[in-house]
Amino acid sequence: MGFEYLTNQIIVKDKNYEMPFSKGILARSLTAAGLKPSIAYSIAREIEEMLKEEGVKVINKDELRRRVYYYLIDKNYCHIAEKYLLWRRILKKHPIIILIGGASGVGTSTIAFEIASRLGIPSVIGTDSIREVMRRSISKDLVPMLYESSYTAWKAIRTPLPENCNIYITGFERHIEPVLIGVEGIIDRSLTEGLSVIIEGTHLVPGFISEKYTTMPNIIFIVLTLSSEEFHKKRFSARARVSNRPMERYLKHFKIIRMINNYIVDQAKKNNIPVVENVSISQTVEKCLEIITEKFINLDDGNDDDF
Ligand SMILES: Nc1ncnc2c1ncn2[C@@H]1O[C@H](COP(=O)(O)OP(=O)(O)OP(=O)(O)O)[C@@H](O)[C@H]1O
Ligand SMILES: O=C(O)[C@@H](CO)OP(=O)(O)O
Repeated sequence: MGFEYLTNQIIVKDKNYEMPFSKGILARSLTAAGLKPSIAYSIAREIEEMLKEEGVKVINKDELRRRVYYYLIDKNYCHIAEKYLLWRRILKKHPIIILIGGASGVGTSTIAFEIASRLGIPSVIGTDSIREVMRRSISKDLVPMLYESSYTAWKAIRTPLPENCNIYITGFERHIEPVLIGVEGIIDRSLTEGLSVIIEGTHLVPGFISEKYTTMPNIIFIVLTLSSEEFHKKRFSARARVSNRPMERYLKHFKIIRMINNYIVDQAKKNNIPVVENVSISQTVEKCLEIITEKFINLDDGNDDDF
């Protein structure tokens, strides 16, 4: 028995599943195309009302996309309509992989989830989770840095370093290397399965991920930063209010976290990876979506008949 027997809502059907029409889901994909959230939500509501007035009970996704597209054109949102369709086409035909790096606390997970929600990408993987898996497969004796945090990894260095070497950055580099093995494994798997994914976290550092991946047309890498130390500090207290991560730990190591932030930004500049200031969530997401759209526009074959 399908949903249509259980609810008076319109049912949206895809090849493999069906679900009740959601104004929220439609509104999010409209914001990805550049509409303000409040306008996106009213348009989603208008489209739902229009379909209900027409007596539509079930609609397949391609037809819904076509209806949304022409509704936007009708309302003079031609540019938004094109972008909306562009994203639907790209995600339908190509797995895309978005890598979002940045020092602890700059907001990689927050921004990754926002982007995923707007683009309808079902999977966000944090490098902290990948690190946890790698910890189960590599012994502490072999790579003690892996068992530390990014900003305490230097404590596990046992061999003497050259004189001018920055011990904090060396510790960080040794900490991220094994995690990147897991990251590359997830990228390979996503490409094989044809699934889009966003990977986020402090372990994604430009110059450390093999060029084989960073030069692929369907993989994009963005680095987030916070130039203001004051804002960065406040993020740890904001997070501590809603999670089990005590701000004291991060404030205690704040100088090293800032060093790591500057290092990641330098690496991004050296490797031509875009760097985005994460001051306001909405502006950061908009900027990231602009960068992502510009990169993936080339994947689109421009076949307008394809909804
Ligand atoms: N643009 C922003 N404006 C205000 N607060 C933000 C913004 N981005 C993130 N935050 C908040 O800052 C805190 C830290 O963000 P988040 O947990 O996403 O950082 P992170 O980079 O993933 O850190 P880590 O790598 O340590 O997990 C959270 O409380 C989050 O809600
Ligand atoms: O290593 C780090 O920088 C952070 C990243 O989230 O993890 P934790 O503080 O939990 O070790």
